[in-house]
This record gives sequence, structure tokens and C-alpha cells, in this order.
Amino acid sequence: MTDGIAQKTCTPCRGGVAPLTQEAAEGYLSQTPGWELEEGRLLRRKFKFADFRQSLSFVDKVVRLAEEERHHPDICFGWGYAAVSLQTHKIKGLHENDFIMAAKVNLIAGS
Ligand SMILES: C[C@H](O)[C@H](O)[C@H]1CNC2=NC(N)=NC(=O)C2=N1
Repeated sequence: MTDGIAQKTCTPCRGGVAPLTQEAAEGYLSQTPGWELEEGRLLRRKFKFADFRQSLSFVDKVVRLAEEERHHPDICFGWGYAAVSLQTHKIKGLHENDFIMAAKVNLIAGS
């Protein structure tokens, strides 16, 4: 994937722009395998790991990515799993930034 969405960089979040429509969001999903849309306004994916330490290691990498991109997912993790969700708060919906992050998180997870 050399020209996919994972090659892009998040732009600064701002209000006053329309969230992606359900149709547009569904179009992006092909580039973020494993992620699901929730009511067209939130992206979610659950990742599985062999133990707690591997879950934490994944979360740590996602935290570093989030700081680089200045776009921060909500993460719930525990033994063998991390559930990641993304939304652009200022528009209470999805922006291309959310899909850029989702694609980069997939790369971290190796999937
Ligand atoms: C000021 C700061 O850039 C913004 O509040 C950013 C920070 N990280 C963010 N992360 C996510 N997931 N959504 C946002 O809307 C968001 N906004």
C-alpha cells in the first residue's frame, strides 16, 4: 500500500466542517480492514493479543502515533485485547483524519 490513506498525515481538527456522510465513510472503510462504523459517526476496532503486556505494548505505540498525528483515539485495553475508537470531536462525526489514524493503527498491529 504505497499510495493508500496510511501515507497521509492528519490535518488540524477544526469545527465548522461537515462530517463525512455515511456513504463517504463507507467508501473509506475498504482502506481500513477490520474497522466498523457505528451509526456512521464513530470508527471502532478490537485487536487481540497473546497477553496483557502485548496489549500494553500496542497501546503504547498507538499513543506515540496519536501524539505525532495530534489525533487521539479512545482506547480500552486489558488482558489480550485493545478496543480502539476514533471520532473527530469538534464535528461529532468522522473526518478523513479518523480513517488515516485507523489505517496507521492497522499498520502498527500488522494487519
Ligand atoms: C486541540 C486539539 O488539536 C484537538 O482537540 C484534537 C486533539 N485530538 C483529537 N483526537 C480525536 N480523535 N478527535 C479530535 O477531535 C481531536 N481533536
